[in-house]
Amino acid sequence: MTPERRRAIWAIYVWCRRTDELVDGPNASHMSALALDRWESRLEDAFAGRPYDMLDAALAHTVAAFPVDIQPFRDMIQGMRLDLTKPRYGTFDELYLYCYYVAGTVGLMTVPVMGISPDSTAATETVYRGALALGLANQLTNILRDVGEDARRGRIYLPLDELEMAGLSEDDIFSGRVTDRWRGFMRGQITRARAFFRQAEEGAAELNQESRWPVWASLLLYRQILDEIEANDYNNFTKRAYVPKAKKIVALPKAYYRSLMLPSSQRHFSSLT
Ligand SMILES: CC(C)=CCC/C(C)=C/CC/C(C)=C/CC/C(C)=C/[C@@H]1[C@@H](COP(=O)(O)OP(=O)(O)O)[C@]1(C)CC/C=C(\C)CC/C=C(\C)CCC=C(C)C
Ligand SMILES: Nc1ncnc2c1ncn2[C@@H]1O[C@H](COP(=O)(O)OP(=O)(O)OP(=O)(O)O)[C@@H](O)[C@H]1O
Ligand SMILES: [Mn+2]
Repeated sequence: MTPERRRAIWAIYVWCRRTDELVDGPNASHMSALALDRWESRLEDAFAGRPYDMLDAALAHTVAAFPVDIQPFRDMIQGMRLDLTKPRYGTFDELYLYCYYVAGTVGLMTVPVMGISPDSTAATETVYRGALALGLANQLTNILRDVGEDARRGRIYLPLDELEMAGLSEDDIFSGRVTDRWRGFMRGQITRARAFFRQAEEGAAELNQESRWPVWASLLLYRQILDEIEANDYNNFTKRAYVPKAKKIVALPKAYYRSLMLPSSQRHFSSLT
């Protein structure tokens, strides 16, 4: 990316990371709804050009330099509120909303920084839909990778109705045995995550040339975690799926190659792979 964009993405990343640390970090047990409310008014101040510390100042600078909207930032804080209060998701609709709050929002925050290609003929909406899809796909992948880890914290980020349809109960998650029912359930969840990655590709192709490589890289790298879950025979209870360094390195030139391609040939490429 250009140095200006790189710094702006960094400032947004830091804000997201700090927001996540509020509910996941070492002080998480002292977190309350009140503290999240305070974090939100601090966000409003940063957007109004009144940063509270240096890291907020980087965000204030970013939102002054790029047409970034505050709403996805508010929504991410809302996702953290859910994390404090909601331990179960009854349906995929409920889970989708959570994934929008904590991850789809990242796509909406970053598109105004990365910019849309001047050669793009796609509707702006297509680009945002793709950005949203990349956030959702990443979060769904994160959830599928961490089923065991989350269960040990008493949390299940899987649609309970779909578990039930697969003949699985909450206890099956807590006991963590890889059965054929579990494999079948996981296959369906992985297929859905891949569909969101596929939709993200359509948006990524429309971004500014200078911004495409990092986005393609993050897409290709994170999506491979799904392949690794399969390679682990769906044991995401006691094994953490990860992409080995050699595979990561191989993905970078692939991402670069795809970042050079025009949207029309992207579609052709997608239909071949
Ligand atoms: C058109 C098009 C395709 C544009 C690209 C849009 C784009 C760059 C989308 C990026 C989406 C993205 C990186 C989403 C992150 C999803 C994620 C994993 C969120 C995590 C939430 C909390 O989950 P959980 O608590 O279950 O996870 P942990 O156990 O804590 O890991 C997050 C941790 C929320 C906070 C999110 C971040 C820290 C990531 C922010 C990243 C950026 C701002 C950089 C994005 C830029 C590029 C170039 C990839
Ligand atoms: N918008 C931003 N996003 C992220 N980090 C930033 C941002 N603005 C500044 N920084 C960080 O603060 C440091 C000091 O900022 P400053 O604007 O003085 O830039 P600099 O590195 O001195 O470069 P230059 O003088 O060319 O602007 C930067 O090096 C960078 O690490
Ligand atoms: Mn987290």
